Formats: sequence, structure tokens, C-alpha cells
Amino acid sequence: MTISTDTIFALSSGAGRAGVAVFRLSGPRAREVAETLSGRAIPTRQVVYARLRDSHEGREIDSGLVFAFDGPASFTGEDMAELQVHGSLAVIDDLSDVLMAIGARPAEPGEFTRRAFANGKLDLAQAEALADLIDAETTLQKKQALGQLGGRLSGLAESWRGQLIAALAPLEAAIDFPDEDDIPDQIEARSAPVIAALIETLETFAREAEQGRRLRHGVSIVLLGPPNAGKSSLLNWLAGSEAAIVSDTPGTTRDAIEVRLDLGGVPVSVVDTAGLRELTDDQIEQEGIRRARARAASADLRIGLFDGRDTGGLAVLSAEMSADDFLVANKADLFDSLPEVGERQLFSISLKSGAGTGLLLEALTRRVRDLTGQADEPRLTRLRHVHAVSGAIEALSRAVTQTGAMPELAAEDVRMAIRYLDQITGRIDVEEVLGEIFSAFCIGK
Ligand SMILES: Nc1nc2c(c(=O)[nH]1)N(C=O)[C@@H](CNc1ccc(C(=O)N[C@@H](CCC(=O)O)C(=O)O)cc1)CN2
Ligand SMILES: Nc1nc2c(ncn2[C@@H]2O[C@H](COP(=O)(O)OP(=O)(O)OP(=O)(O)O)[C@@H](O)[C@H]2O)c(=O)[nH]1
Ligand SMILES: [Mg+2]
Repeated sequence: MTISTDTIFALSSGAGRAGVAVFRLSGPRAREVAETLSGRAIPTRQVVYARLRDSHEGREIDSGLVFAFDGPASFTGEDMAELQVHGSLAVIDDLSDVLMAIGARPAEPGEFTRRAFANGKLDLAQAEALADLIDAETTLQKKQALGQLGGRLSGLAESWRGQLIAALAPLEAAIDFPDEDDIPDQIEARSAPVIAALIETLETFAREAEQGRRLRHGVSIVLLGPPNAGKSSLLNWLAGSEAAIVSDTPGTTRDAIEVRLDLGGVPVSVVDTAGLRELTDDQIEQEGIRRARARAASADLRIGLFDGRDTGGLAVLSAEMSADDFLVANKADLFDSLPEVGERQLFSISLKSGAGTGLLLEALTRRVRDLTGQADEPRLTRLRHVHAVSGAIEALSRAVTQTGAMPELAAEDVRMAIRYLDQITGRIDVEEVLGEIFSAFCIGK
């Protein structure tokens, strides 16, 4: 990978107005630029309050806090500096222009982190975690990202690698010393069982990756049910705002309406949909119903809502839902006894009186937590990790069948599995994924 020796800068405190704006610089001229603007020496890792001036005109840009780090002991591993100035648009524009005039270049999205990766400050899983941390909306997302940034997933990948290197040794010995008698026993004892056990471990992680990925993206929930059941009322209650139009006209909602919530630390997207009914001539409503079914099919969880007095509505719903989905009878203020639903759990609520809504919310929170698992355990959080682990499982599954008869083939498969696992931390060259990962960052990171 080639990293230019440009000195880059960015407004790292984000767009929009705030009290203070943070400019970061990285590259060989970072300190020099900070010193030129400050008109004085900047000692390493000490904050200085300085008047910043345009060196050509002597004009004052702003006053602010300035500090510098000497590489490699910095975030990027390069020389770095920061200028923390007043957060007005005028100051930001002025300082940006002056920085460019001095020869610093605006950073690309993710370029600071990319340099940190190139300099070995972060591995790829950690760089991804940093992006996740910046994007985190809820406490559990933050917990997952911080754990991964701290090296939780990287450590796991490294330990798998270590196990495979150890398992490889007897196989390599069989290739180099085909006449040694005790090598088959070594393979039997130290290669085959390690590989078999690791396959199981990797399969578990691949299976549970869904939970980590869900926590990153958010759990998707779709509200489904016949017209007038109260779906939009439920959405509004969950959102705590009038996100959707509620009316007593059946067929009010047509487009899918999505709101994002934080349920017990889990990010959730709840989608309100057009009421399901077969008999409608309205083309727009029909399209709404088609979209409702499509959204429901791909969601993590469906909440089927019907008017508790309407057993026909219950029948329509049953066809759309799986056994794990939530079934909710609404308008409990208008009925005395619940319809028969067999084995299923049935929630009974009234969005008018609020009865039963607390219990529903509790159960929902518990479910989305189950769907996202343990945020503080090491786990795979991206499809990229799952691909790497799946590739390793495939290679190792071939290897186990060959450890006895064909150690050289087994060794090659184990080496291939190691290369797959190395993709997680980026130990192996994965140039094509780098661009994708780092360009997803915001500017200033
Ligand atoms: N003002 C400011 N705040 C910030 C950042 C920043 O760049 N600027 N960060 C930007 O992400 C985060 C802090 N991340 C950092 C990561 C490493 C080093 C660093 O100097 N590392 C050295 C020395 C480590 C040490 O002294 O223990 C190193 O790794 O060698 C600094 C900040 C969050 N807060
Ligand atoms: N009595 C009573 N009325 C309710 C309750 N919940 C909702 N409603 C009313 O039922 C009507 C329909 O509510 P909506 O939330 O618009 O129903 P919907 O399922 O979104 O309907 P569509 O968008 O047409 O599919 C409105 O007049 C609501 O005020 C409830 O618990 N009790
Ligand atoms: Mg509606």
C-alpha cells in the first residue's frame, strides 16, 4: 500500500456550528504548519494557547489551543497537530484556506484512520470498529464497537491463527521428513483434533455473527395487520411522536413509514405499513400492501396487530407470520374476552387507554436484546468477517479429511485457512477491501 507523504488536514469536529472547531493535521509538516500559524514553538504533547496568524499577511485568523504529537506516538503514527479554534463558519473557512495556502491538503474520508492502519496503529477490524463507534447511536452499539476497537475480535482472530500454526507444524514435518515414524502420531495428537475443534468454534461464530451484524445495523421490525387495527397508532406510541397519520378511515397508511428507536440500548427500525386486505380496487393501496408484505418478509421480527373484536383480521394475519412473531390484539377498551389463538402468546393492548402497552414494550425489548446477543463478547460484526470465517471453515473441512493420508494437501488447506482468517485483521494484503472500508468513514477520521 502506498501512503503519500502529504500533510493532510480536516475539520474533525463535524459539520455544523458548535462552540469549538477541531482541526487535525497529520504528516511530516504538521508541526511546522502549527508553529507557523502560532508564531512560536509548540512543545510535544503540551497544549498552548496561541493567536493564529496568516504568515503572509500577518492577519489574525483566530486564537485557539494548539498542540502537536511526534510520530510514531500519535493516532496516525505520523507527526500530528491540532488547532482548536472558535466554531464559526467564518473561522473554519478562513483557517481552511490558510492551511491550503501553506501547503496542507484536505484529507479524504477515512484518510487519518487509513494512515493509522498503514502505520500499524490499528488493524483492519479495529479500523472498522472505529467507524462503528463514530456511527453508534445506542449504548450497546457503542459497547460492541469499543470492545472491537480494543482488540477483542483481533485477539480472537490471532488466537485462531496461533492454533492453526501449531496444528500445521506436524503436517509440515510429514512433508519434510516423510520417513520419521512418530509423525503420524503427532498429526493424530496435535493437528487433527485442533483442526476439528476449530471448525466447530468457527461455525459457532459464523452462526452468531447475525447478532453482531444486527446490532450494527439495527433490528428491523414491521407492523402488519388489517386496515384500522391501530398500526399507525402503535408506531406513534413507540416513537413518542406523530410520525404516521392516524384516522378511522381504513386504508389510511399506504407508504411504509419507518422510525428509528432505542429499545434498551438496541437500535431498532420500526416500519408501519398499509393495512392488509384483499378486496380493494385502489391501485395505490394495492401497491402499499405489496410493499408491506415485502418489508415483512425481510424483517427480523413482525408485530401482527388486529382489532381484538375482529377474528377475520386475525385469520388474515396468521398467514403472514411465523411462530416467533408477536401477535397483538388492540382496542382492549372495546372488548371483554380475547379470541382463541391456540398455543401462541397473545398480547392484549389498548392504545387508547394504554392498558397492556407496558408489558408489550418489555417483551419487545427483551426480544430485540435476544436478537442482538451479548455486545460485550467477541464476535463477527460484518459480512466481511463472515466471508473470511466461512472460507476458513471450508478449507479446514477439506484439511481434516486429509491429515492422515495426504498431509501435504492438509497442510496446504490449513495455510489457506490461515490466509482467510488473516483477512479479519488485514494481516494479509486485502487492497481491494481497504478502499471500501475507509471511504465509508466521514471526513476528519
Ligand atoms: N482532540 C482529540 N480528541 C480525540 C482524538 C483526537 O484525535 N483528537 N481521537 C482520535 O481518534 C480519539 C483519541 N484517540 C487517540 C488515539 C491514540 C493517540 C496517541 O497519541 N497514541 C500514541 C500514544 C499512546 C499513549 O500515549 O498511550 C500511540 O499510539 O503511540 C491519541 C489519540 C478521541 N479523542
Ligand atoms: N377504541 C380504540 N381505538 C383505537 C385504538 N387504537 C387505535 N384506535 C383508533 O383506530 C383507528 C385506526 O387507527 P390507525 O392507527 O390509523 O390504524 P391503522 O392500522 O394504521 O390503519 P390503516 O393505516 O388504515 O391500515 C383510529 O381512529 C384510532 O384512533 C384503541 O386501542 N382503542
Ligand atoms: Mg396506518
